[in-house]
Amino acid sequence: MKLNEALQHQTLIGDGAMGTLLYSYGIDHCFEELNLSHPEEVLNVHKAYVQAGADVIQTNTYGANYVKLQRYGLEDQVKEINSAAVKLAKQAADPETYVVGTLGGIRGIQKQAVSLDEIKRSFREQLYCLLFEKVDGLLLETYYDLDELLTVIEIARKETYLPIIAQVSMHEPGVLQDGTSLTGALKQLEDKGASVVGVNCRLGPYHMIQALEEVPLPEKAVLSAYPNASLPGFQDGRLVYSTEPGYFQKSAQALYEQGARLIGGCCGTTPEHIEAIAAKVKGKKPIEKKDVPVKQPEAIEVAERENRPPHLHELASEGRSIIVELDPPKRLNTDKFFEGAKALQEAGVDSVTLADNSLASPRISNSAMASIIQSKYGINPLVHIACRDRNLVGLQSHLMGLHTLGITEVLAVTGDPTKIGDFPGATSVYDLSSFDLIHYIKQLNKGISFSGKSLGQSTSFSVAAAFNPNVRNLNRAVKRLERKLSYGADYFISQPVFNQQQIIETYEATKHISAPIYIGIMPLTSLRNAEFLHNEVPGMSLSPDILERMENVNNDREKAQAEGIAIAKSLIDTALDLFNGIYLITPFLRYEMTVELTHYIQEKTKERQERKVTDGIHII
Ligand SMILES: Cc1cc2nc3c(=O)[nH]c(=O)nc-3n(C[C@H](O)[C@H](O)[C@H](O)COP(=O)(O)OP(=O)(O)OC[C@H]3O[C@@H](n4cnc5c(N)ncnc54)[C@H](O)[C@@H]3O)c2cc1C
Ligand code: MET
Ligand SMILES: [Zn+2]
Repeated sequence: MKLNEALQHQTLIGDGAMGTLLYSYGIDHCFEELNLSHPEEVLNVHKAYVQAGADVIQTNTYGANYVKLQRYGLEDQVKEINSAAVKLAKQAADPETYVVGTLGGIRGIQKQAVSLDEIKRSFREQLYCLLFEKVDGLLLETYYDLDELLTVIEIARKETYLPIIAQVSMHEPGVLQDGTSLTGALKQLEDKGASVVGVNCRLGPYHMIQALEEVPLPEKAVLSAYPNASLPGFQDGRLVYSTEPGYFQKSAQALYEQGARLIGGCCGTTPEHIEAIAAKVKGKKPIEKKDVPVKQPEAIEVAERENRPPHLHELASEGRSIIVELDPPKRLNTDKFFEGAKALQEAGVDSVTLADNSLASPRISNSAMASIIQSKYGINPLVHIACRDRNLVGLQSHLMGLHTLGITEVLAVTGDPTKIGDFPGATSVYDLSSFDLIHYIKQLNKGISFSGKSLGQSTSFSVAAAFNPNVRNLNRAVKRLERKLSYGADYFISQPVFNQQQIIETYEATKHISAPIYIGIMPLTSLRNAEFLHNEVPGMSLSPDILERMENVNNDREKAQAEGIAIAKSLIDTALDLFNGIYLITPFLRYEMTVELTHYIQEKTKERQERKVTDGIHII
């Protein structure tokens, strides 16, 4: 009987974990490579599961794809590893055992880390190897990213009529990380052509049963569940799972009652777990009717924005907008910073932006300073958020904190690496890149956490992204900008630009983009400052002409500052014709410089408006 047919009449038992079982024997490297170097170990695991009563066993190929094998330098052995895996599983199988070829998900929470194109290539290669060895079906498991799973099912369905078992993994019971409900996700998998749809890994039986309680029986496909043995514990530096086959057996009965027809185990499970569930549900006639309580989707409160200033992307879309960076101090004396913030507010800037430990050097927390200047001076602060210093937990918590403080303007950057900062030995976290951070902040705007859970309320962040025109290949930087836009960026803020021609080129290269760009202008303070920026700050370059002008006023602080302002003004003259948004960067808390430039921009803008009106009258 074919696998599909068998699933119409009876409950089948899947196998349990391969990876964690091998790990518990002390094996701690690429598990899939063992198909070649230690085939007997893999064979014994398969045999133990068959002996325990598994009807469906899976090849040891969870990570046997180009992308994952590359991490071990084994990417050229995809074919050998997969083909050996199928042979080993078949060798262990009884005549009535089904051997399914496993293809594991690649993406975790980061979408940006591996592109769908790379995933497609890698998946196809592994798929062909498994199909060539004549498996009885395919098991696509541990997919956190629904887009990824839908993409690969489409590929597999074009290549084979064999049963496809498609399983997602959830961080939170009942929802995927993008907030799609489990029911909605399984329906999409079914519609794409999966024969069995279900869940595996990450959660133990308790949460998996809870999640399946809300899932109706699929119309065409059947349900599967491969829970972990338990939630993982952490002991002596290792992940451990509870080993209570009796509890797992009881859970298998509950999964069966929720309509699962293929029940196996994922991480932490052993042949004892499989033996226990086989004793309870193997061969049982599947349930054909299931009542699912009608659940109203939780209403998400929309964040209140009454009496709030317009978002910066709105301002710059409509007309002139000036934002000024004033970075929190590196030392604890804050007087000058607050004086600067007050002066900038009085000068009429639309926002004061606060960097997040730029150049990877610690400063007073920008959210603390932003909150103070907001409440004390009525400033609309823009908080930069670097992915370098906070992991996923810290980032989400930070953003929830900013929302609670009423701070809605943020700039999402990957962040300068720690190697260049005060603590070269510190880790750069980079759980996310700026792309993913933009995406997840926009997810918070829908009231959904990074892991897909409802937050009960939506945030209302306006998300800026960084744009660096100071590169050799401007078109590549523009491509990055377009990708940031596709991840949800509302507008862009550029690195400071130091020559007029570059401002024009930047405009020409970006004029097709509808999102506003705030063009960066930073007044220079001295020759040393200019040389430092030119030679030491990644990506920044000053024109020879500007370096020469600063050299001419070297050793005179006043003159140098005046020359810095004059240079900035001439750059502003060019920028005003081409960009609505101007982003001034205050050097060394010398706010009098950016206040002066703010007034200059305001005057010039006014002159231009008046000229426009006059010109208009002439035309009429
Ligand atoms: C307006 C603005 C504000 C900033 N504020 C901060 C801050 O508060 N804190 C801080 O630490 N840093 C800050 N930075 C610096 C920023 O993190 C780095 O300049 C970074 O390299 C570019 O921005 P990103 O982080 O969005 O990088 P992303 O565009 O996300 O790029 C990530 C990495 O990819 C690489 N990369 C970037 N561009 C290219 C390219 N064209 N081709 C190939 N590879 C590329 C680089 O290695 C980069 O680090 C800011 C930059 C700007 C423009
Ligand atoms: C990381 S989920 C588990 C993958 C695979 N089925 C294994 O048990 O090794
Ligand atoms: Zn698992």
